[in-house]
Amino acid sequence: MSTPNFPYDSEETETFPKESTDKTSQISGTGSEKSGKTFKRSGIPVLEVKDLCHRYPHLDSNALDRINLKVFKGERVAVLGANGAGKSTLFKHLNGILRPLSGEVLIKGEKMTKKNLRKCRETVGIVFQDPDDQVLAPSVEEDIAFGPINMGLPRNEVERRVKEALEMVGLTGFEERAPHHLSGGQKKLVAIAGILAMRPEVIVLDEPTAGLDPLSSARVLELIMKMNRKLGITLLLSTHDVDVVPYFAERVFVLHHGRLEADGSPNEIFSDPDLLRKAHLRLPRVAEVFEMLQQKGLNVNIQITAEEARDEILQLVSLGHQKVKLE
Ligand SMILES: Nc1ncnc2c1ncn2[C@@H]1O[C@H](COP(=O)(O)OP(=O)(O)OP(=O)(O)O)[C@@H](O)[C@H]1O
Repeated sequence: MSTPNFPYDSEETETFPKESTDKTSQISGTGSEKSGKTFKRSGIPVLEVKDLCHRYPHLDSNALDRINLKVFKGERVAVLGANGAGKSTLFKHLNGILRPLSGEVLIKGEKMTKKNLRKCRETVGIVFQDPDDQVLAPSVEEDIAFGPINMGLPRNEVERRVKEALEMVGLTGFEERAPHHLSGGQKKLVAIAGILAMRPEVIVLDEPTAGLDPLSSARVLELIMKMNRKLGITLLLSTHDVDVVPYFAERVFVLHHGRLEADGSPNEIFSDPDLLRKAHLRLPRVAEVFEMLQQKGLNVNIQITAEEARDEILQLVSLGHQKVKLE
């Protein structure tokens, strides 16, 4: 089901003041410079996190440590980080599943509190990493209807939303199917449909392609892009798959040991090997090839997508061709 009923203040967190040791290196983050696209990063952010700290009970260090970030309407943001970096913990705060130890989360400028939690959750939907944590109803239809029913929508509107959401994810005809008889990829799509049916302005997706084969993974990513482009939904997605990031994201947050280490465009992030090494991340495969060519002494620029790589190689080949002709 799409809106698990987690009480905002159910997680026990002791308060303990902590001196600032924040070394966040904020890369300027002006969007995808290479594509020449400029992003509207003014006005009230749809999501804002201020000095957010989280500590799980019985642990002696913070899972999130003074996180500050802003996300603006319509952005597509990838959150990168190694295992245990704090990605899921951060996402749970954005949907009010966890309560901050200190700091705050603001949705469209309004601080998330117990009082406005329902409204915040209608604005920010979350798709969990494991669809079995989310898709719980006996049928696909009932599962997708759960959120809209909880929102108090009339029956005909609920039916309309279920139909639309199923169409959007390409699962029309699956209404009566039992979720536990679906494949992992199909379950993931049902989880996304359940969130879509609530028409949130922001969707956070925790490793949406984890465990999926290449085709299902591409399908999910295509759907996510469609949600952004056609419906204007702001997206935050966590992933370990750095290869997909340049295709999906206009902006990247790098988390490491609960800290926001960087905030920049994919080109900015992937041109900082020290940052990637520190965060236990790697370059996209395409970029690794260019790095190897550079190490061989070739004068090439590191490219991060297949299209950019093709253009760079063609340029290289044509230069070589001219050189041959000149000789
Ligand atoms: N319920 C919990 N209780 C105690 N510690 C937890 C809990 N959930 C996460 N942690 C710890 O908090 C830290 C951050 O975990 P989190 O799941 O947010 O990382 P992540 O970046 O999402 O990792 P992954 O990529 O492996 O999913 C880790 O050290 C983890 O062990």
